[in-house]
Amino acid sequence: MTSSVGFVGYRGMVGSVLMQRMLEENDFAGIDPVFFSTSNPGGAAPSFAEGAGPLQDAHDLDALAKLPIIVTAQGGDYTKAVHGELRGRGWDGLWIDAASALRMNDDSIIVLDPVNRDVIDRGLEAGVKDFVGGNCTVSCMLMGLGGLFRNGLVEWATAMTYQAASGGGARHMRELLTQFGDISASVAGELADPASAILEIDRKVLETQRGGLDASQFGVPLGGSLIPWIDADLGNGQSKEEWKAGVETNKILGTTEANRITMDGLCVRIGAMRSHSQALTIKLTEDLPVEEIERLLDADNEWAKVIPNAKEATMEGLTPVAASGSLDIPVGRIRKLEMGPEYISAFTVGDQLLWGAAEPLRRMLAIALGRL
Ligand SMILES: NC(=O)C1=CN([C@@H]2O[C@H](COP(=O)(O)OP(=O)(O)OC[C@H]3O[C@@H](n4cnc5c(N)ncnc54)[C@H](OP(=O)(O)O)[C@@H]3O)[C@@H](O)[C@H]2O)C=CC1
Ligand SMILES: N[C@@H](CC(=O)OP(=O)(O)O)C(=O)O
Repeated sequence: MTSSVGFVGYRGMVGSVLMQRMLEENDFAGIDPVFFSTSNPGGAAPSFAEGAGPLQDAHDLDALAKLPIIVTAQGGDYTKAVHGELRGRGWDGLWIDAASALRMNDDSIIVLDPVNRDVIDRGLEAGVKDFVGGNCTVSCMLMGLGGLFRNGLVEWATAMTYQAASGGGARHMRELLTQFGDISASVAGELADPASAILEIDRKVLETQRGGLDASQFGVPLGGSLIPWIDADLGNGQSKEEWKAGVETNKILGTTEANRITMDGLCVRIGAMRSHSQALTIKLTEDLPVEEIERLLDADNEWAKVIPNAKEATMEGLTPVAASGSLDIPVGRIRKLEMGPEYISAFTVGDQLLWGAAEPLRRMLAIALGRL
């Protein structure tokens, strides 16, 4: 049987990765896709979707309400503008969303099925209709460290993140690359001369960073620097990105107040392209041997890949360059810390456009259609 599915935001960065993954997995077979646009209703459907009709107006509630399932990667403003009105009219289809707007609502589920398939299945049975992808950092962290979190082995954890430019959006990635280019160009002559003084190069680079770069997206230069604040200022010293780590981790895992995992940290933007990294300190609930920890992590899901805690393997396999474009989530640097036998370190990296954004949505659609 063919199911009609509406896609909003299919041409954005997250939406494009979603479309790419759906094509790779032949997910459009048996789907009658309806594509929506906020900017070009009436335009041609994407070329990969043979036979799909023209683009529909993404704000046309009548057109949206005809569909049993809507998948959106259009953004939180769109969700806020449309979702409530659609539900207010009595639409009871499934809403699958990349944006954070509905994530913490009591009647929504954060989807990350290798970690919380039980929560998703119970939700579907109970009639939950809103399924939202998690924050990219949280989803990548739980994919890598699910073997500890899902087995009740984490008393508390702190994540210090190294988040890629893609988390800000496509324009942020372009800005980063432009900055790198402009910085390099500002010292091109000196770089070409092996005898030039490095401190003079450094001085000129700093001068460019402080006054000669377009930083309109990030606000301050990211190329050759970092920004230790991501998302809104909650006014209590915590950034919204840091707050999400605690609330979303617990919501995804379905913990109760009694077994809630304390999770907090610092979120930092760095000059990587599309993979988020994070260094974790974890207090375990018991003293487990490192080999057992590694076994649990590797066995938890088919994408978590333990990298041996050795220099060569780490440099080869535990970087944004190694992880980008892959569904694998490498996790390494696992060792006992000086603080005591229950304290471990771990480092994980994940492509934030795949497990951090598009893949959980793609899989949720497959679950809703009974294919996964
Ligand atoms: N970026 C990220 O890392 C993550 C983002 N998300 C969420 O996903 C949502 C979308 O993010 P993202 O994909 O980065 O947003 P984009 O800005 O890439 O795309 C959003 C929309 O912008 C419109 N648009 C305007 N100009 C262009 C253009 N030149 N190329 C492509 N699209 C264009 C499109 O709408 P139209 O076709 O209607 O014109 C598109 O659907 C956000 O809510 C975000 O919170 C979630 C997890 C991670
Ligand atoms: N805030 C994330 C990206 C993102 O879209 O997160 P969320 O889906 O929670 O809004 C980042 O900047 O890296």
